[in-house]
Amino acid sequence: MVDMPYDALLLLSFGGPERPEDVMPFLENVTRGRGVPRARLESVAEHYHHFGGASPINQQCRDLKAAIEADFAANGVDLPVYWGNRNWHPFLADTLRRMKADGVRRAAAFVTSAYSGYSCCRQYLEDIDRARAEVEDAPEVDKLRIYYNHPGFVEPVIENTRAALGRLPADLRDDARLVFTAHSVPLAQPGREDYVAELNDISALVAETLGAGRPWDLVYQSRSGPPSVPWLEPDVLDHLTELHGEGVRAAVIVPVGFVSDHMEVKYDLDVEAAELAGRLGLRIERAATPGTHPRFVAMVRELLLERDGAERPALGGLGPRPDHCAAGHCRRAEEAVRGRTS
Ligand SMILES: CC1=C(CCC(=O)O)c2cc3nc(cc4[nH]c(cc5[nH]c(cc1n2)c(C)c5CCC(=O)O)c(CCC(=O)O)c4C)C(CCC(=O)O)=C3C
Ligand SMILES: [Fe+2]
Repeated sequence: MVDMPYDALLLLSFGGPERPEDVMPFLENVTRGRGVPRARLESVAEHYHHFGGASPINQQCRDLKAAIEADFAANGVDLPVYWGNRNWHPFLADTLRRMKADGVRRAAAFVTSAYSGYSCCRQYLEDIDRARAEVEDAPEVDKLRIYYNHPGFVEPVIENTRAALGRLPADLRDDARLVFTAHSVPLAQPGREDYVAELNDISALVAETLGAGRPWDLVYQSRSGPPSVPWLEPDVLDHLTELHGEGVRAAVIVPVGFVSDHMEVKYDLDVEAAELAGRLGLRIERAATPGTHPRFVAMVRELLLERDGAERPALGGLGPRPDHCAAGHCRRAEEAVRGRTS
């Protein structure tokens, strides 16, 4: 039996609507105080309506929670697992209330986002602070470290990329370009340099593992915000057009910036990018994200055991990230938050 300073694991995620009437209220929660134009909201609402008004992300969280519970049970970790979201039911504050009622005093939080930076890390810490402030005598919540370079994340990405390459016709496979994608963020977003450095670190590692010398690119997707604000580029759609213009005949798209096949993957890549590639005559395959891959699920337990002194593995060149965000990488977010009005 493992002896841990925690009495629960909290799975903390983004949240998504599951019925058409919830799409707009959800989008308003996501974008409140963030200056996203109405027209952008309306077009993103259409992405959700394309799939019947339901985001896949909540079911993916239920599946991950069940997989973590099974992994804990099989490995002698006797902790309950709870699930709460930033933007939709089950909201984090409601989950904390339930945890408190169940007698939980101190939980470790696993966030469904693998990288540093404001959107990926700091914003979840703010969510925790805000939700705890809503609940009297709320349980303590410690966010587990950033895991983009943990073998439990990297290995499924490599395996899934290899599988996608294998789905290409044999005569296109050797020359296929690897196109790694991540959610774009504003250039001015705190922690953006770390986010980009980490994305480059893992993309280089995955490309190298799949064959030294294979060309690869890191590009961005799902840009939001007003057009006047600069965001990370190039955009995946522009990039595919350019590759085609250079004579590239096939590409594997690797959504390395995401943990599960949620809406940004299912719509922005599987609908939008696939449709563009079809029009261009560029052959593409999309690699699956880690999702509930057993290696990824085991990683959650391993991150938890690190808090009990277990080793802290990291692949690539940047080393394991510290346990506490405040120790460095997106500290400047605090200034940005103070300057915001929401
Ligand atoms: C870095 C990053 C990740 C990866 C890390 C992580 O996974 O957390 C991510 C994930 C996700 N983003 C998601 C959905 C949305 N993101 C939006 C808007 C924005 N994302 C941003 C960044 C990121 N987002 C930013 C800087 C904005 C602008 C507004 C703001 O500054 O906050 C909007 C508003 C409409 C629009 O797209 O404009 C929506 C609906 C979903 C759920 C998908 C589903 O439902 O399946 C997920 C997992
Ligand atoms: Fe987003």
